[in-house]
Amino acid sequence: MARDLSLLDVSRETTEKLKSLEELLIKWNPAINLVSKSTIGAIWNRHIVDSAQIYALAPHHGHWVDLGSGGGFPGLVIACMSSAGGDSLRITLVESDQRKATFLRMASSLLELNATVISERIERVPPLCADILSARALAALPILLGFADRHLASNGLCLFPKGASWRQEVEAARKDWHFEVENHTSITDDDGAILAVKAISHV
Ligand SMILES: C[S@@+](CC[C@H](N)C(=O)[O-])C[C@H]1O[C@@H](n2cnc3c(N)ncnc32)[C@H](O)[C@@H]1O
Repeated sequence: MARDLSLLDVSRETTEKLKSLEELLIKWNPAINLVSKSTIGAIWNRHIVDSAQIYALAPHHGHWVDLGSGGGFPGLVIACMSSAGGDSLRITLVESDQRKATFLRMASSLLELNATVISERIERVPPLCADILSARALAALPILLGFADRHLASNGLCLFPKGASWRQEVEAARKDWHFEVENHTSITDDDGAILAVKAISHV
Protein backbone atom coordinates (compact mmCIF):
# COMPACT_ATOMS: atom_id res chain seq x y z
CA MET A 1 0.00 0.00 0.00
CA ALA A 2 1.30 3.45 -0.91
CA ARG A 3 2.14 5.66 2.06
CA ASP A 4 3.71 8.54 0.27
CA LEU A 5 2.88 12.20 0.84
CA SER A 6 3.84 12.98 -2.77
CA LEU A 7 0.64 11.19 -3.81
CA LEU A 8 -1.25 14.00 -2.14
CA ASP A 9 0.42 16.69 -4.22
CA VAL A 10 1.52 18.89 -1.30
CA SER A 11 3.93 21.81 -1.52
CA ARG A 12 7.49 21.90 -0.17
CA GLU A 13 6.32 24.36 2.47
CA THR A 14 3.62 21.97 3.65
CA THR A 15 6.11 19.10 3.83
CA GLU A 16 8.46 21.27 5.91
CA LYS A 17 5.68 22.20 8.36
CA LEU A 18 4.74 18.55 8.71
CA LYS A 19 8.40 17.56 9.25
CA SER A 20 8.57 20.14 12.06
CA LEU A 21 5.44 18.63 13.59
CA GLU A 22 7.01 15.17 13.35
CA GLU A 23 10.09 16.44 15.21
CA LEU A 24 7.93 17.87 18.01
CA LEU A 25 6.02 14.61 18.33
CA ILE A 26 9.24 12.59 18.55
CA LYS A 27 10.66 15.00 21.14
CA TRP A 28 7.59 15.05 23.40
CA ASN A 29 6.27 11.51 23.01
CA PRO A 30 8.38 9.97 25.81
CA ALA A 31 6.95 12.50 28.30
CA ILE A 32 3.32 12.67 27.16
CA ASN A 33 2.64 9.44 25.25
CA LEU A 34 1.10 11.21 22.27
CA VAL A 35 1.19 8.11 20.07
CA SER A 36 1.64 4.50 21.14
CA LYS A 37 5.29 3.48 21.55
CA SER A 38 4.82 0.79 18.89
CA THR A 39 4.10 3.43 16.23
CA ILE A 40 6.69 6.07 17.22
CA GLY A 41 9.09 4.82 14.53
CA ALA A 42 6.37 5.21 11.91
CA ILE A 43 4.82 8.57 12.82
CA TRP A 44 5.16 9.86 9.29
CA ASN A 45 3.32 7.00 7.60
CA ARG A 46 0.97 5.80 10.30
CA HIS A 47 -0.18 9.17 11.56
CA ILE A 48 0.87 12.15 9.42
CA VAL A 49 0.18 10.82 5.92
CA ASP A 50 -2.91 9.02 7.19
CA SER A 51 -4.24 12.33 8.55
CA ALA A 52 -3.11 14.49 5.62
CA GLN A 53 -5.19 12.56 3.09
CA ILE A 54 -8.48 13.85 4.50
CA TYR A 55 -7.62 17.51 3.81
CA ALA A 56 -8.45 17.07 0.12
CA LEU A 57 -11.94 15.76 0.94
CA ALA A 58 -13.20 18.98 2.55
CA PRO A 59 -13.69 22.63 1.61
CA HIS A 60 -10.71 24.83 2.60
CA HIS A 61 -12.73 27.54 4.32
CA GLY A 62 -15.01 27.74 7.35
CA HIS A 63 -14.67 26.18 10.79
CA TRP A 64 -12.96 22.77 11.04
CA VAL A 65 -13.39 21.02 14.40
CA ASP A 66 -11.32 17.96 15.29
CA LEU A 67 -12.65 15.91 18.23
CA GLY A 68 -10.34 13.88 20.50
CA SER A 69 -7.22 15.18 18.74
CA GLY A 70 -4.70 13.37 20.97
CA GLY A 71 -1.26 14.19 19.60
CA GLY A 72 -2.85 16.19 16.78
CA PHE A 73 -4.36 13.66 14.38
CA PRO A 74 -5.79 14.74 12.16
CA GLY A 75 -6.31 18.28 13.59
CA LEU A 76 -2.74 19.57 13.80
CA VAL A 77 -1.86 18.00 10.46
CA ILE A 78 -4.84 19.76 8.88
CA ALA A 79 -3.75 23.03 10.53
CA CYS A 80 -0.23 22.61 9.05
CA MET A 81 -1.66 22.00 5.57
CA SER A 82 -4.06 24.91 5.89
CA SER A 83 -1.35 27.27 7.12
CA ALA A 84 1.15 26.33 4.42
CA GLY A 85 -1.58 26.49 1.77
CA GLY A 86 -2.65 29.96 2.91
CA ASP A 87 -6.34 29.08 3.07
CA SER A 88 -8.92 30.55 5.42
CA LEU A 89 -9.83 27.60 7.62
CA ARG A 90 -10.36 28.27 11.31
CA ILE A 91 -9.46 25.17 13.29
CA THR A 92 -10.56 24.02 16.73
CA LEU A 93 -9.10 20.97 18.47
CA VAL A 94 -11.02 19.37 21.36
CA GLU A 95 -8.93 17.20 23.69
CA SER A 96 -9.83 16.48 27.31
CA ASP A 97 -6.40 15.21 28.40
CA GLN A 98 -4.69 18.30 29.83
CA ARG A 99 -1.13 17.23 28.99
CA LYS A 100 -2.02 16.46 25.38
CA ALA A 101 -3.92 19.75 25.15
CA THR A 102 -0.81 21.57 26.42
CA PHE A 103 1.24 19.86 23.69
CA LEU A 104 -1.35 20.85 21.06
CA ARG A 105 -1.21 24.51 22.19
CA MET A 106 2.58 24.54 22.23
CA ALA A 107 2.86 22.92 18.78
CA SER A 108 0.24 25.27 17.35
CA SER A 109 2.16 28.28 18.67
CA LEU A 110 5.63 27.06 17.57
CA LEU A 111 4.39 26.15 14.09
CA GLU A 112 2.36 29.39 13.84
CA LEU A 113 -0.92 27.61 13.13
CA ASN A 114 -4.44 29.02 13.16
CA ALA A 115 -5.73 26.53 15.74
CA THR A 116 -7.56 26.91 19.04
CA VAL A 117 -7.41 24.13 21.63
CA ILE A 118 -10.31 23.38 23.98
CA SER A 119 -9.28 21.10 26.85
CA GLU A 120 -12.69 19.83 27.87
CA ARG A 121 -14.85 16.79 27.27
CA ILE A 122 -16.67 16.88 23.92
CA GLU A 123 -20.00 16.36 25.68
CA ARG A 124 -19.46 19.45 27.86
CA VAL A 125 -18.27 21.87 25.17
CA PRO A 126 -21.01 24.27 23.98
CA PRO A 127 -22.07 23.51 20.37
CA LEU A 128 -19.22 24.48 18.02
CA CYS A 129 -21.22 24.76 14.80
CA ALA A 130 -18.51 23.10 12.70
CA ASP A 131 -18.54 23.25 8.92
CA ILE A 132 -16.20 20.26 8.92
CA LEU A 133 -15.97 17.79 11.80
CA SER A 134 -13.25 15.15 12.03
CA ALA A 135 -12.44 12.43 14.55
CA ARG A 136 -9.86 9.66 14.25
CA ALA A 137 -9.62 6.63 16.55
CA LEU A 138 -12.07 8.25 18.97
CA ALA A 139 -15.24 6.12 18.98
CA ALA A 140 -17.51 3.93 16.86
CA LEU A 141 -19.69 5.67 14.27
CA PRO A 142 -22.96 5.63 16.30
CA ILE A 143 -21.22 7.60 19.09
CA LEU A 144 -19.49 9.94 16.62
CA LEU A 145 -22.88 10.80 15.10
CA GLY A 146 -24.09 11.80 18.57
CA PHE A 147 -21.11 14.19 18.82
CA ALA A 148 -21.89 15.48 15.32
CA ASP A 149 -25.51 16.07 16.34
CA ARG A 150 -24.15 18.53 18.94
CA HIS A 151 -21.23 20.15 17.13
CA LEU A 152 -21.90 20.05 13.36
CA ALA A 153 -23.61 22.93 11.51
CA SER A 154 -26.79 21.86 9.72
CA ASN A 155 -25.08 21.81 6.30
CA GLY A 156 -21.72 20.57 7.65
CA LEU A 157 -19.61 17.58 6.65
CA CYS A 158 -18.04 14.90 8.88
CA LEU A 159 -14.83 13.11 7.91
CA PHE A 160 -14.13 9.97 9.91
CA PRO A 161 -11.14 7.76 9.00
CA LYS A 162 -12.16 4.19 9.84
CA GLY A 163 -10.53 0.76 9.87
CA ALA A 164 -11.77 -2.55 8.52
CA SER A 165 -14.98 -2.47 10.60
CA TRP A 166 -16.39 0.55 8.76
CA ARG A 167 -19.25 -1.32 7.05
CA GLN A 168 -20.49 -2.78 10.35
CA GLU A 169 -20.26 0.65 11.97
CA VAL A 170 -22.36 2.21 9.21
CA GLU A 171 -24.94 -0.57 9.60
CA ALA A 172 -25.05 -0.15 13.40
CA ALA A 173 -25.41 3.62 13.11
CA ARG A 174 -28.46 3.25 10.81
CA LYS A 175 -30.46 1.95 13.80
CA ASP A 176 -30.39 5.35 15.51
CA TRP A 177 -29.48 7.88 12.81
CA HIS A 178 -30.52 9.01 9.36
CA PHE A 179 -27.48 10.18 7.35
CA GLU A 180 -25.87 10.28 3.93
CA VAL A 181 -22.49 8.59 3.67
CA GLU A 182 -19.79 8.31 1.03
CA ASN A 183 -16.77 6.07 1.54
CA HIS A 184 -13.41 7.22 0.21
CA THR A 185 -10.50 4.85 -0.35
CA SER A 186 -7.70 5.26 2.18
CA ILE A 187 -4.17 5.51 0.77
CA THR A 188 -2.74 4.15 4.01
CA ASP A 189 -5.10 1.30 4.87
CA ASP A 190 -6.25 -1.24 2.26
CA ASP A 191 -9.17 -2.35 4.44
CA GLY A 192 -10.10 1.04 5.82
CA ALA A 193 -12.13 3.93 4.46
CA ILE A 194 -12.64 7.59 5.13
CA LEU A 195 -16.34 8.12 5.74
CA ALA A 196 -17.79 11.43 4.58
CA VAL A 197 -21.08 11.83 6.44
CA LYS A 198 -23.69 14.60 6.21
CA ALA A 199 -27.41 15.33 6.66
CA ILE A 200 -27.44 13.66 10.08
CA SER A 201 -30.64 13.44 12.12
CA HIS A 202 -31.92 11.19 14.88
CA VAL A 203 -34.27 8.37 13.84
C1 LIG B 1 -7.26 6.92 20.86
S1 LIG B 1 -6.89 8.62 21.03
C2 LIG B 1 -6.82 9.14 19.33
C3 LIG B 1 -6.09 10.43 19.20
C4 LIG B 1 -5.96 10.97 17.78
N1 LIG B 1 -7.24 11.36 17.23
C5 LIG B 1 -5.29 9.97 16.88
O1 LIG B 1 -5.88 9.57 15.87
O2 LIG B 1 -4.13 9.60 17.16
C6 LIG B 1 -8.41 9.35 21.59
C7 LIG B 1 -8.21 10.74 22.17
O3 LIG B 1 -9.47 11.31 22.44
C8 LIG B 1 -9.48 11.90 23.71
N2 LIG B 1 -10.86 11.78 24.20
C9 LIG B 1 -11.54 10.64 24.43
N3 LIG B 1 -12.80 10.90 24.82
C10 LIG B 1 -12.91 12.26 24.83
C11 LIG B 1 -13.99 13.15 25.16
N4 LIG B 1 -15.18 12.68 25.53
N5 LIG B 1 -13.76 14.48 25.06
C12 LIG B 1 -12.54 14.95 24.66
N6 LIG B 1 -11.50 14.16 24.35
C13 LIG B 1 -11.68 12.82 24.43
C14 LIG B 1 -8.48 11.10 24.54
O4 LIG B 1 -7.94 11.87 25.61
C15 LIG B 1 -7.45 10.73 23.49
O5 LIG B 1 -6.42 11.68 23.43
